[in-house]
Amino acid sequence: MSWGYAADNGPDKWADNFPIANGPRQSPIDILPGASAYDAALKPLKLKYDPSTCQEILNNGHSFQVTFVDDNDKSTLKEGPISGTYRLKQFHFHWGASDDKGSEHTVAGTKYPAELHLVHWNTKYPSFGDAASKPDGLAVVGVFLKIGDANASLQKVLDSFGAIKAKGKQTTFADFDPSTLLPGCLDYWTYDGSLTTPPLLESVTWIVCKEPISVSAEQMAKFRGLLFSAEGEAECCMMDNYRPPQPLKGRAVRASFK
Ligand SMILES: CC[C@H](CNC(=O)c1ccc(S(N)(=O)=O)cc1)c1ccc2[nH]ccc2c1
Ligand SMILES: [Zn+2]
Repeated sequence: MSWGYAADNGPDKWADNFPIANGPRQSPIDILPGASAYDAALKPLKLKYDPSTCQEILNNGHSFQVTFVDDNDKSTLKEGPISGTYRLKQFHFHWGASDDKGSEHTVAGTKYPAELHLVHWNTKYPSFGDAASKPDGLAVVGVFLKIGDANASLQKVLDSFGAIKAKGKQTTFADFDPSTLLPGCLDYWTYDGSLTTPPLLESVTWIVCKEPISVSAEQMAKFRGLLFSAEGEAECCMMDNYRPPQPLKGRAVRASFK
């Protein structure tokens, strides 16, 4: 049986097949603003996204993701806590069964209803797959979602859900600019961590934005209309696809802001 988020294959069982689940730099974590040190050396994030690199949207059975063409430097992340150039590969979300939970990172114990992850890989390596196994291989920008006004940019993504309801479904998704999903203020916390799903590789520089973006309750309900299950299988609604916070194990969390 493959990993998932149910009682028999969820986060508490992942260490059985992926022992790194108990490793020294696992993600997500609970971010304690009071314990994170402002680092004046941290630069502002330099995000440059070209909508023409947007390729498709797919339901991979764990979340849905929007995938980008990454054979050029049209959509990149630079500066911030990283050095060099990281290319945007995909973005996806994690969310709850109700609005009181769903984010992976938490802030002094506060859970948000969802969390966006923009996944980038270090171009010093030949490919995403290669970078994913290196300690400085990936950089993921995390953005919290909070219930409020409907998000017009997000609505474009939700409008394609009809074509990707079941696991394994995908459809073309073009000309979308992911920077429209970023908050106005790009203050962030940063720490060394991992993928939050198996194989849980410890290759991620996490960059978590302090400011959330808005999503309406109706829009959040649409996320929960997707399925973990494939066509022809018993329908299982996609929700609670988040890993809870993991031990900090002595890591420093730095803040780009005072
Ligand atoms: C190397 C892992 C990769 C699949 N996983 C991911 O790309 C991924 C990306 C981001 C996050 S998060 N939530 O931390 O932002 C979690 C997982 C991946 C890629 C190709 C593969 N071929 C066979 C297996 C396999 C796994
Ligand atoms: Zn994620």
